[in-house]
Amino acid sequence: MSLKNEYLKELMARVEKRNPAEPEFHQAVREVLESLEPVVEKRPEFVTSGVIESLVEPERIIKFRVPWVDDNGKVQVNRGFRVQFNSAIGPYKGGLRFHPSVYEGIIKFLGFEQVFKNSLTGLPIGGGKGGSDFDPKGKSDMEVMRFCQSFMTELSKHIGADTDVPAGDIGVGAREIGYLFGQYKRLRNEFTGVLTGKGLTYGGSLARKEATGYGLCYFTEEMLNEKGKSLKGATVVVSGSGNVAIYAAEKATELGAKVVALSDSNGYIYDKNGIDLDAVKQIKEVERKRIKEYLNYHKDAEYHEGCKGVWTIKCDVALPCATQNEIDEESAKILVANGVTAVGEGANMPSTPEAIETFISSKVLFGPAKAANAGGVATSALEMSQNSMRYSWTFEEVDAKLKDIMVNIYKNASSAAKEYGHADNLVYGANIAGFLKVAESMLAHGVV
Ligand SMILES: NC(=O)C1=CN([C@@H]2O[C@H](COP(=O)(O)OP(=O)(O)OC[C@H]3O[C@@H](n4cnc5c(N)ncnc54)[C@H](OP(=O)(O)O)[C@@H]3O)[C@@H](O)[C@H]2O)C=CC1
Ligand SMILES: O=C(O)CCC(=O)C(=O)O
Repeated sequence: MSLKNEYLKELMARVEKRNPAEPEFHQAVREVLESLEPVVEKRPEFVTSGVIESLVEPERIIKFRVPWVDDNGKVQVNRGFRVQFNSAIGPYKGGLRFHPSVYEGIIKFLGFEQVFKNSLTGLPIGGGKGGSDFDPKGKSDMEVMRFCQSFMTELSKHIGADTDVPAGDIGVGAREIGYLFGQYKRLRNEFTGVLTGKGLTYGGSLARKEATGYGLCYFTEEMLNEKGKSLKGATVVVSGSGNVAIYAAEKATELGAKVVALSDSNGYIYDKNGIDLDAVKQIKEVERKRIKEYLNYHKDAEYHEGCKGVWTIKCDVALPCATQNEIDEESAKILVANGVTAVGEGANMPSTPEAIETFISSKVLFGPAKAANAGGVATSALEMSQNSMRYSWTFEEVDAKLKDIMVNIYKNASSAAKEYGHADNLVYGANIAGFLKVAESMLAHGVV
């Protein structure tokens, strides 16, 4: 697909020129601008007011040096980022990613996606994202702690419970959030809900750990149910074996599906009997080892090197939960040829534009990331509410709210798609529904 509207086409060219060598950011912006074509026809004031032009420019980008000392006494220097993308509907909210591939373009694409996702949740949260090119893999707990303390020493100057509330993402889980929170509290001498995904003993919310994966399954189930289908009895392939993947696999199994595969960046496992999640949690959450260790628990399972091969496994439902652009056109075609009926994106932007086109033109039900994986950030917003109230809801209460939110996101995206002439295309629906709330707020605020 290419942009037809002259204004949007020119804006896209400007975004590419102003943000050179940031292909992931260009990809995320292009998809949203394409979805906005039917909106600007009906609502030209979003163009004349400069709202769309402002929306593609982050409000603020913070970039900083993160020096720390490794276990050998050697000084290491990483780079830290926080992109405060849009605060029209609430404080900046979004995760921190620690992965060697992180650079400004990755954080910008993630921050941009977060603006629309957070709007879709219906909760008052703006969009932001941050991270570092630090690789927690292979580092000792003490090295991770020293890195987190140095990272937070700078980040603490820019965040706050009513300003910007970071959380986890790739490479940032319970351990990292604990160290980051500890350092913030020490520097500022205040105990506030400045981060989410916190441990349950110090202000975390029940069900936040499970929320992205569970929410993905609630969304996918709703999308399937609308077409008379269900996860019950379905064969499911999940990529990744981190936070999102593990809890997506858990909820899909609870809903009656058989999850037969998981992966990591080295390779994938296939277990025709259904994945044993207790073994996976032990390997990944406790021992922090590679997914191939699964064979030590189940000798009859298979392990294959290379993560892309996971998409060659025949399945009814595919849940990509690892990273951006992990499903390309070739993998999408294989999934379609093998009879996939639904794809729910747990990771951020896991399908390339060509893969999305393949799914949509083949009438595969397609749940785009900013709608399908919004359960994590939605539950983070519920953690913020609980922190403000100095109160905690039960697991069941949070889970019920999460489910409601995911069903509503599906309904809103689906009805926006229909209203703007793209019925059943949830890419359009999610982008448009997410955009409208932010854009109306920006209009109301004037030129700021
Ligand atoms: N955590 C959350 O609440 C949310 C996360 N997301 C998105 O979900 C995805 C997964 O995040 P999360 O589960 O939290 O992260 P984790 O760090 O817990 O797990 C990431 C998983 O993806 C794999 N992976 C990461 N990078 C690559 C890569 N370049 N190629 C292949 N595999 C890779 C990892 O394998 P390995 O260990 O080998 O690196 C690991 O299995 C990300 O796209 C994230 O942005 C979206 C919404 C909320
Ligand atoms: O919980 C959060 O604030 C962030 C979740 C996140 O990073 C995401 O939705 O991609």
